[in-house]
Amino acid sequence: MSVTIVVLYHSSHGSVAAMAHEIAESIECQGGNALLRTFVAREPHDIVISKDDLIQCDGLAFGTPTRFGMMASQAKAFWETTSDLWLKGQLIDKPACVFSSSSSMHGGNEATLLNLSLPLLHHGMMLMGVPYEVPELLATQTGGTPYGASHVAGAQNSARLSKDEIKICQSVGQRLVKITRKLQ
Ligand SMILES: Cc1cc2nc3c(=O)[nH]c(=O)nc-3n(C[C@H](O)[C@H](O)[C@H](O)COP(=O)(O)O)c2cc1C
Repeated sequence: MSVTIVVLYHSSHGSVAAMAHEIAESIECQGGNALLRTFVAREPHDIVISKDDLIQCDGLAFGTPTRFGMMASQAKAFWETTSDLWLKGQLIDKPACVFSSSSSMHGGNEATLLNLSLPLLHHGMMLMGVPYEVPELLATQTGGTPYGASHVAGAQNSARLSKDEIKICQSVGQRLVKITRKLQ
């Protein structure tokens, strides 16, 4: 069964974009259709999210950098335009997950994952974390949490995604497709 998952993200230095691409690739590997979307056009290939994208998708992965322990303002500004969708309940029961990148290990990425979850819960989406059956969740020395995939980019934003962080991103994409199919 064909499922369409929107992978919606903001990224200034490339870390969250790299996570979004890992998640999108794993969705496609499972036979799903991944739509990469951003909040603002920063790169020539960026496609900016529309409310129709959200209404028509079967599931959502949503990520931004950690900004003082919260989501990036670009994402907050977008969600504040979605009251009409909320009034009509147009996102209710769609499965969703969140992901984030931070400079430092304990710099608030878990708080940001919870913060990213809030608008999705208000919209009635079905929030998915990362279960501990994903072995990399226990093994990781950097990012990866039960609340969602994460990455620790370092003070200069120079750290690439670790093998464990990549596996956790991939598990998120795979599980989104699996659960979305079950719900259809
Ligand atoms: C305004 C601002 C606030 C930030 N706040 C935090 C923070 O609270 N904790 C942290 O570890 N990193 C913080 N950072 C660093 C970003 O989270 C980090 O650069 C992130 O990995 C960038 O993701 P990107 O490469 O996708 O842009 C902040 C950066 C900016 C610009």
